[in-house]
Amino acid sequence: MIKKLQRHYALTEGGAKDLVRATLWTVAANLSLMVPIGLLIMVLMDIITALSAGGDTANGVWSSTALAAVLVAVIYIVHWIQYKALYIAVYDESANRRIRLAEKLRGLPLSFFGRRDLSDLTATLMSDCSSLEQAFSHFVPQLYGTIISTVIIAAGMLAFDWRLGLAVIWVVPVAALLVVASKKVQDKFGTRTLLVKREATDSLQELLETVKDIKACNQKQAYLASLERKLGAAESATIRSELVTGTCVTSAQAFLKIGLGTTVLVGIGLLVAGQVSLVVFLIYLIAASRIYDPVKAAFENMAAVYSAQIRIERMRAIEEQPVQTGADHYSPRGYDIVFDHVKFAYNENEGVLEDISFTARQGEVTALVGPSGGGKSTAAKLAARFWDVNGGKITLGGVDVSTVEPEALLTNYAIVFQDVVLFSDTVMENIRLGRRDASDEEVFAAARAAQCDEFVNKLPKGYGTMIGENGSTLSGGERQRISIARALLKDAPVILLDEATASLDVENETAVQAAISGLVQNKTVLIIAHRMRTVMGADKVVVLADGKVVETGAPEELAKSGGMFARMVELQQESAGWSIS
Ligand SMILES: Nc1ncnc2c1ncn2[C@@H]1O[C@H](COP(=O)(O)OP(=O)(O)OP(=O)(O)O)[C@@H](O)[C@H]1O
Repeated sequence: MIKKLQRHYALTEGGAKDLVRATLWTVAANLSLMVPIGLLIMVLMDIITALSAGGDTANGVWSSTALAAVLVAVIYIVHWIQYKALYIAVYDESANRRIRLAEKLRGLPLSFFGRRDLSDLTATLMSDCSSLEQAFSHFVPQLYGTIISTVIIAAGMLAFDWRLGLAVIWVVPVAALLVVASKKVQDKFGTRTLLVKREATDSLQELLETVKDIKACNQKQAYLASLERKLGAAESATIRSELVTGTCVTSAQAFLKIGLGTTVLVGIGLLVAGQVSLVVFLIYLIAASRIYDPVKAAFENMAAVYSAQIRIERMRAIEEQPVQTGADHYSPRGYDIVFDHVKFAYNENEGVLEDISFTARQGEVTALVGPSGGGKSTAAKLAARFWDVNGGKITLGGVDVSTVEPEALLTNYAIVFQDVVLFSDTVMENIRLGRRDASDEEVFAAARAAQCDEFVNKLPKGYGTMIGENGSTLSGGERQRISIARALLKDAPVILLDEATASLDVENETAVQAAISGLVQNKTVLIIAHRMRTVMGADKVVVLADGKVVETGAPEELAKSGGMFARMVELQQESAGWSIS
């Protein structure tokens, strides 16, 4: 059963056990609420016996009062334990669920993130987890607890007097069937609402991220109108979904009221026929007035559980994604990177790399050049196993990179991309990210080599300055230099530089390149650069165009060969003389 619950509700084993425990305590709590009825029966019986025997009806008042006090204490304790079982366990499980999902996301290939919207993933991780937190603290255990306790109470009522029992109970399964039958409709509207709401959230996030560009393109009005449409659609979908759920649930709840009527009718019939006593009839009436309340709440819980199920499906879809696996330890012989007939496509039928073969040797700088969209960045990222190739193989020191666990592989890579990612932390910690155990002195040395020192010292708190979300308070060139310092600090045997110095002015670029040159001794360096002065310093050039290697060789030779590289050099020299007239 634990395994089944785990699968059904995407729980950990501990979470499933806690759910069972919480459900059992909910049963105990519900049953404890019926105990006062038992006490009432006892007191009424005592009074009737005393009246018929002409005795003192006050006899037994003290013992009944003492019993009532004990029962109140028991009810309190049971409810207290139920509360603890529900909430503490649920919040533990919720934290586990978030960590599990985050761990899963860490192991997924980048292709997954290309297919999925990031704000959708954030929503799944945060708001879906919160919704499930609520579902498992309020709805799921209560629902199961109420079903079990209602069955127990119904069995007791049927056993005591099946005719009155039936008169009270028959409405419960019929009303429950109404809610169960409406599941499909509720699911349909619930899923639609979730998707439309996500669309509106995506647009809102996009607006926040691109507000500069929207303003620059004069698209503010158009964008706001589209956002308003999406928010309106989300509102309408929510209202429709609530209406559908509300109609189903309240119809079922209203149907339960008929049970009170049938209890009165059957009870009076049996009373007139002398087949039940007035006390028994009254007790069934009291029970009928109490038993429907938890059932009504259970119907609301059922609707909430259906809605939680939609979110669970989305989480399960993430958890079932195949992760990139491989060996945690590997022993490369040197650090040559070999592309051996590599084929790759981001999307089926849209080949980006077709049969690429070249070698980036250790101790050399290999430059990937070529027209925009030719596949240079893709090739560099494949070398670090950001994706897995579709054909051929890439080896590092003779080891097929697809057989190595990505994080283990990346310990040997220092990577600088053009689109630098910085964290909302101090400059110091952003650089130290390259090597967590680096001393302050080592961080300063890397920063100096990457030409960061001058601008960092002008910041209000120097290296202790917080740099805002993704370094928003720094210029593009400054962000890039921090990223280079990070790579210098990592001092890994393989260095990938994708337009790493593109945002630097000529003076800084020269200085940073000098620092990089000092670092690349005996390392495998793969650079992607459009500036020919950067490329001409490489040992080898690989020209990629339309996903194919069209030329390979030393830059000076290729520059003279009259091919694509020579043409690129020529064009850049011409463009250096251009001016806007
Ligand atoms: N994440 C992605 N998902 C789908 N297609 C992509 C993705 N990244 C790149 N592409 C496509 O793959 C092709 C190669 O892109 P890539 O970035 O490797 O080229 P590039 O040679 O580095 O270009 P540039 O010099 O402009 O940076 C392009 O057609 C691009 O649109």
